[in-house]
Amino acid sequence: MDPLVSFFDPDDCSPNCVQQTNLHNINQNVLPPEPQVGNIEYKLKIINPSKQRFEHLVTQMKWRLREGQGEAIYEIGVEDTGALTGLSCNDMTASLQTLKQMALKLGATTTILRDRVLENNKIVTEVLVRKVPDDQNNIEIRVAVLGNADAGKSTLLGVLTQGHLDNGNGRARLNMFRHLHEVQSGRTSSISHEILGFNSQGQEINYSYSDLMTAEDICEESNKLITFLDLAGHKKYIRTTIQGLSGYLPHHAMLVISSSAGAVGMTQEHLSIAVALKVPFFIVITKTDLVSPRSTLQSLESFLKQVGCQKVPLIVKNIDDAITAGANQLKDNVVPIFCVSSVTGEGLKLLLKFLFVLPPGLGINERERLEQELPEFQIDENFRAGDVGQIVGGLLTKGAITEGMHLNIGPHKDGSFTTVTVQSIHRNKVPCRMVRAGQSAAICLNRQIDDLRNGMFLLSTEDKAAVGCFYFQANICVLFHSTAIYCGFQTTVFIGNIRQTAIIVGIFSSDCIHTNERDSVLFKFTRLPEHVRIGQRLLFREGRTKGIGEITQVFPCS
Ligand SMILES: Nc1nc2c(ncn2[C@@H]2O[C@H](COP(=O)(O)OP(=O)(O)OP(=O)(O)O)[C@@H](O)[C@H]2O)c(=O)[nH]1
Repeated sequence: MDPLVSFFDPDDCSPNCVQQTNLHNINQNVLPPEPQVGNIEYKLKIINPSKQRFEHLVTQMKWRLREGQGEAIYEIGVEDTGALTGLSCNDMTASLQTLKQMALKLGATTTILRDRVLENNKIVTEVLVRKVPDDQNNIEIRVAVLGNADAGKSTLLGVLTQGHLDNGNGRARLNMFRHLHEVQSGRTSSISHEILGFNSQGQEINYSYSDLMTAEDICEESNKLITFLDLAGHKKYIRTTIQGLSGYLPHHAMLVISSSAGAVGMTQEHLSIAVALKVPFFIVITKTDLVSPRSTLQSLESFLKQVGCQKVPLIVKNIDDAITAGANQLKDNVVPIFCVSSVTGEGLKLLLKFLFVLPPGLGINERERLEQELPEFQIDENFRAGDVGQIVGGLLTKGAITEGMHLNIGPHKDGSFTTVTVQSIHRNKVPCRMVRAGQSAAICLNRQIDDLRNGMFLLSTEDKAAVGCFYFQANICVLFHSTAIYCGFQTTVFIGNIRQTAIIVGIFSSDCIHTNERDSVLFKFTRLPEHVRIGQRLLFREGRTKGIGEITQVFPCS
């Protein structure tokens, strides 16, 4: 890909263009005080430490890396209070050398993200330290791609993952489609997964990295891997889109908006689903070669308010902004916005930098807690492969699964589960012995399952909740209905990767529920029993009617 320049002329983004967070506050001579927890560490200088001090620094780095699931950010030349004191050139070189040695001791790499020269001519340097956990090939981040039909999602993914610019007529998206009718109509209806890797120095590893690159090569060469879920933009495929967002537990959502069409059609609907499911998101305005993004940017603030999120847009104008936005140094209420063209390549460099530093989702405590629970593997794909037998693909939401483990699979039509054995495990097409909470994998089972379907689970044989249910109770909030919801209302319900029609058979405190009202209701699945749990979030949608909720009671099949 050609070297790309920042698209924005600073004058073009004057404060009246769109109200945005003042990044200069963040980039000025003070940072917030050093966080006690998390993966960010400040060091004023680290020169010639004693052996004991060096060991202490290494232990501390190990801890910061664990906090960031393999990634830590070091700010050198910064006091614990956050004051940017800076170092002379020589002191900085010596400190970076020590940092490198510390990282080396842990088998980690260091990458300088940026240098800042202060008014006193001293330097502050930000360094990304990365260590891929021993049981993983790389650090993986799942990004769901949302946006209206024709916004340019598949094209943007094509450009990022194939490494070649588009011609404005759909050349880049051709590689992204799975089904023939999509090639013909140019629309994405199934969920396709595309990968983009980065090596430790931040260089993209995609299909253009060298001749004959395969997905396996990309996984092998990268120490950070972004898995994009390209969700369909057309209204017709909204169910697939919701299922992708709800079932694949993406760490981030990328909302693509065309600067020629603006935030139209399904854009608002997609964003409100991401907000309801609490998926953090960022926005990419594409096709800036056709139309200036100015008016789309102007409408974004009110657009964000409409979907009920109190977020402030931040236009990413330079590498510094991209790093600040990606390295989790912004407040939660800030939405980074990139303006790009998949045809000229403008702005893509900033987006790539942002993706390179984007942190993995869960904090270490949450992840460890999940890993200690009994395994729960949700089945999103299933196929039989010749002699190998039955393979199920999906996401492990809790616990850990190892080869040879006995697990229960179900629910079958009568709500029961039956026992299977794990023959082998593959992650990103590479065999591995173990899969942990938060990771996706393909698992080969010892026998064929006749009524196997997506939405089933593999659960621990000790899990008492391994049973299906037709009935469950939930506290719901109706986000929209043209009149009111009564008993007998039939709707598609999305719970994790489960998607099935259900009927509301009981409303607890009144006869009906209007828009913006809440109530506790009893749902009944119409076709098959499903495995659901108390506390799970749900989404329902039928025509223009939609709502969200949380499961409060489950009535297992007896
Ligand atoms: N000029 C220009 N055209 C673009 C750009 N990005 C995409 N396009 C064109 O816009 C059209 C639609 O792009 P797609 O990537 O298929 O749109 P999509 O959002 O994936 O659409 P769905 O799959 O239906 O959800 C294609 O003809 C692309 O060539 C861009 O940055 N500039």
